[in-house]
Amino acid sequence: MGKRHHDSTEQRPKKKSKSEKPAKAPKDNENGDERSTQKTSYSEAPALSKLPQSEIDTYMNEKIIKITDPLVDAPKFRPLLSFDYLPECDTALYSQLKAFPAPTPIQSTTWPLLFAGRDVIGIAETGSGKTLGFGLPCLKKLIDSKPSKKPCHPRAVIISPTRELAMQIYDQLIKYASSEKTTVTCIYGGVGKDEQRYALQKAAIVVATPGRLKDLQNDGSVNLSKVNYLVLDEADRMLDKGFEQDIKDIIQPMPVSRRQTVMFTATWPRSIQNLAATFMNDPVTVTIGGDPSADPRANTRIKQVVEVVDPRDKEGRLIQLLSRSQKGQSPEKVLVFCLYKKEAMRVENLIRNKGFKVAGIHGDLNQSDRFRNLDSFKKGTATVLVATDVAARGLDIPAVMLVINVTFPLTVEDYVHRIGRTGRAGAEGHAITMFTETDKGLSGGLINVLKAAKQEVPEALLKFGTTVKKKQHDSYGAFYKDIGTDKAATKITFDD
Ligand SMILES: Nc1ncnc2c1ncn2[C@@H]1O[C@H](COP(=O)(O)OP(=O)(O)OP(=O)(O)O)[C@@H](O)[C@H]1O
Repeated sequence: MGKRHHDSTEQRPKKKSKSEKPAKAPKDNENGDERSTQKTSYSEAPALSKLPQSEIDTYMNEKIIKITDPLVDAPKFRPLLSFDYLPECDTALYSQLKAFPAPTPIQSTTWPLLFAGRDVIGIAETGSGKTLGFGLPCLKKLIDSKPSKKPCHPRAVIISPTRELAMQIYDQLIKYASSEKTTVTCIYGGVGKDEQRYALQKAAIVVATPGRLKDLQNDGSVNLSKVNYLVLDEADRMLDKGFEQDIKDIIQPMPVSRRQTVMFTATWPRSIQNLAATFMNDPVTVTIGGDPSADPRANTRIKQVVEVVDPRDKEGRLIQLLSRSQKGQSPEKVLVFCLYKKEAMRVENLIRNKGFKVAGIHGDLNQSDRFRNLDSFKKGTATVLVATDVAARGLDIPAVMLVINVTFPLTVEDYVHRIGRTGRAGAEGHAITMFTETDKGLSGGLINVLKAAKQEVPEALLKFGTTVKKKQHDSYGAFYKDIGTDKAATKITFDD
């Protein structure tokens, strides 16, 4: 797979001119583009430089931070241990940060690199502030550069695998984007195009799902040739087979020499690492919490319980768990994951018939229902949300106390993302997973995730075997592929 991906390297021109080659030691502004200027634009705050090295070392060790830079042996920049060490910025960009005590480790370590214009792969647990990790440098870069005078020529593109996640990223960014240079718009499928076309005329930053962005690019509503900051959020998913070609098509007009490419995720399977490298220019890899090429890592503040069950007992057990969590004046927010759309509908009806306040989200709903149902769960009008893997990644829903997996996902990576909807931003969380004999091919991977997070491994799960299959499933990751039927997982649709 790696070789094939290497061969199919995207946007690099057939004949590389000198300035277009990925430079080992980038020269200052040699081809007059934004990227070169940005490379040298970060200088460390004097107060940060004065800190004793021991303080930096302690931080790096405690947070288990690993930085791999192909251009230098030792990390070049100190992590921003406090917001006070952020580089100067002449707008109110940083004012919203007051809500937080300090940068999270993924923010503190990737920000200097991103301010300096480097390509970065950032890998950190679910709920650890990755959105602001790539978002703040994006905004700063635009504030520091000349605005684009041409209409429909955005400067930054952030690509996300689902519409809800795109919207969430947009919502976060607009809180910080007070400058005219940082107008943001959100582009996704399932809704009309006209408003999106209009917004694209002035947008400096486009947050988008791939399908709709490609559509609007193809019909000339947006021209991406001026984009110099590209983010693939949930990068392993964006580089998965289902999206790979769309991404290649979208970024075709943005030469790798001119754009800064940023990939963030909580899981970084080996299978896509070579492919990722072909999209980037000497990327620095920053990992928080352990080796990225090992098994996927769950957030360690989530208590994970795996129950090996007979498939026929699942629904009874689900209702039992919900009865416990939904009793009293303030029922807990519970996210229930199913694998199939039909299964999700059935389970939602079952829960509703038992009298619980439930909403659903899956690919068969129209977009306004998807947004409305998610919103009612966020607000607590519905305290149970039944979802397919369309809600597995990225969604930051306040106070989800419990995740219940009624059917195990197609990959262990998806499992890590699903349970990551709880225990966010330093909170504790709880996940209960029903595992059946049908899922036994994934027992080895799951056992490793449990062990790495120091969770109990039930005997019944161990009996299914500890071998980790190299390739877990053909359709790696079900989350953007909303699966149609429980019999044959063949009808696959994509968020656009
Ligand atoms: N420095 C910070 N300190 C505390 N909380 C923060 C900080 N930065 C961001 N947050 C909050 O942490 C929560 C999780 O952030 P975010 O959604 O960016 O996580 P993530 O790492 O992208 O998660 P996922 O892997 O699930 O996509 C958000 O509510 C966000 O506002």
